[in-house]
Amino acid sequence: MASSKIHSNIIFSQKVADELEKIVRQFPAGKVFLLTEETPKRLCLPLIETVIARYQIKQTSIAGGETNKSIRSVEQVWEFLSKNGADRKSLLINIGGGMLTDLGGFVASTFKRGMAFVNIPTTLLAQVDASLGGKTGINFNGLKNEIGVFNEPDAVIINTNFLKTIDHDNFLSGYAEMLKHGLIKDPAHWDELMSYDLGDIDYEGLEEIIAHSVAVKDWHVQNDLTEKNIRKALNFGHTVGHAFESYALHSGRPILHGFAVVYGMIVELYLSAKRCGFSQDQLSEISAWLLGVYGKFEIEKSDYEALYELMTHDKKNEGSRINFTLITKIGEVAINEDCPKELIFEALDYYAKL
Ligand SMILES: NC(=O)c1ccc[n+]([C@@H]2O[C@H](COP(=O)([O-])OP(=O)(O)OC[C@H]3O[C@@H](n4cnc5c(N)ncnc54)[C@H](O)[C@@H]3O)[C@@H](O)[C@H]2O)c1
Ligand SMILES: O=C(O)C(=O)C[C@@H](O)[C@H](O)[C@H](O)COP(=O)(O)O
Ligand SMILES: [Zn+2]
Repeated sequence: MASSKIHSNIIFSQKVADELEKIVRQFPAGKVFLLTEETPKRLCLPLIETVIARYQIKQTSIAGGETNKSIRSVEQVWEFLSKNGADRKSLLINIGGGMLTDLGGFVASTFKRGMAFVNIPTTLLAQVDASLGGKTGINFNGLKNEIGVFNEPDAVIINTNFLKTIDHDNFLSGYAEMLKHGLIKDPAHWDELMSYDLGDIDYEGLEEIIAHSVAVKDWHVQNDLTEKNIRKALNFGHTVGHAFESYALHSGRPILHGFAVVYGMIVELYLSAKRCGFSQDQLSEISAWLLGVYGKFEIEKSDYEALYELMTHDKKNEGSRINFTLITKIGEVAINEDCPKELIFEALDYYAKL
């Protein structure tokens, strides 16, 4: 997959202020707003402070963390926009990680039925995945992304310099979605990720690898924005992963999204071996590699029913079928693979005993 195929509104630039200014200029004075959260406010806003000052951009900030990807935060931002005269010709700039860009995209898509928005992703996960492709939304009722809309950002500005301050676990969390991209579509990307030195991060070489990941994400979005078909590939690892993530959060031992996706991918690779001929040897090798890097979220048999119940809420399901995206071999997927409860429990057993 070549990075040249990436959609033209996804901009890679080390000069984020210049790129942002080109966009902001197109909006009426006083109609540009900015949303961020605590950490990117402190670490990333200084890079665009000239634009903020020159165009008198009004800003607001929400509390960070997955529990704040909530309707309460959305209300807070709607209120800010309403009080400050935002209208349909306005622009919202979302600057932060995936929590912030998911929520900010949803706010912009729903305020007065939709205003323009630009994402400036500041974590690896947001740069390779969350800020792109128009899945916006919030968590609700203990379920991931339960409320949301598909609506693509008007632009995404990716500056890899922001990544120098993210901690190692959050780096790994984003790396998990890159690994997913390699597994579903791009064996060469998978190979480059396998040989990348996670112990000594080369920030210079990162932009090229990120571009390969972005190309995989963008290809699926361009071909199937509303996830009727091939976009389901991007959800590999998430049927089980989201169940792990929600379960972990509500049992008081939260895990990062990418870690949950890794554990979900292991379970779903087991299903892939059972149902789609994925190589048993590769299943063992990849499971061991992933657990070596990501550690393990321990589960017991007594957790399976609760995890299964969470999987019944997955958005790919049809009727009573739990529909998985599985892998036939590295780079190829099979979508709409429904698996019975017994097989899902067998796959959870495989994971639990690793
Ligand atoms: N919409 C999509 O397609 C999509 C895809 C993947 C994940 N997601 C969602 O994205 C969210 C996870 O995103 P995330 O991993 O970016 O989480 P996050 O936004 O919570 O950011 C992770 C942490 O990094 C901090 N941070 C942000 N920028 C930083 C910087 N430059 N330096 C240091 N720290 C920084 C944040 O304050 C936070 O503590 C989840 O809610 C997940 O469901 C959405
Ligand atoms: O872009 C997509 O499509 C994805 O599924 C990407 C996922 O990495 C991401 O976590 C997404 O938010 C999951 O969406 P959901 O529809 O399962 O809530
Ligand atoms: Zn994800």
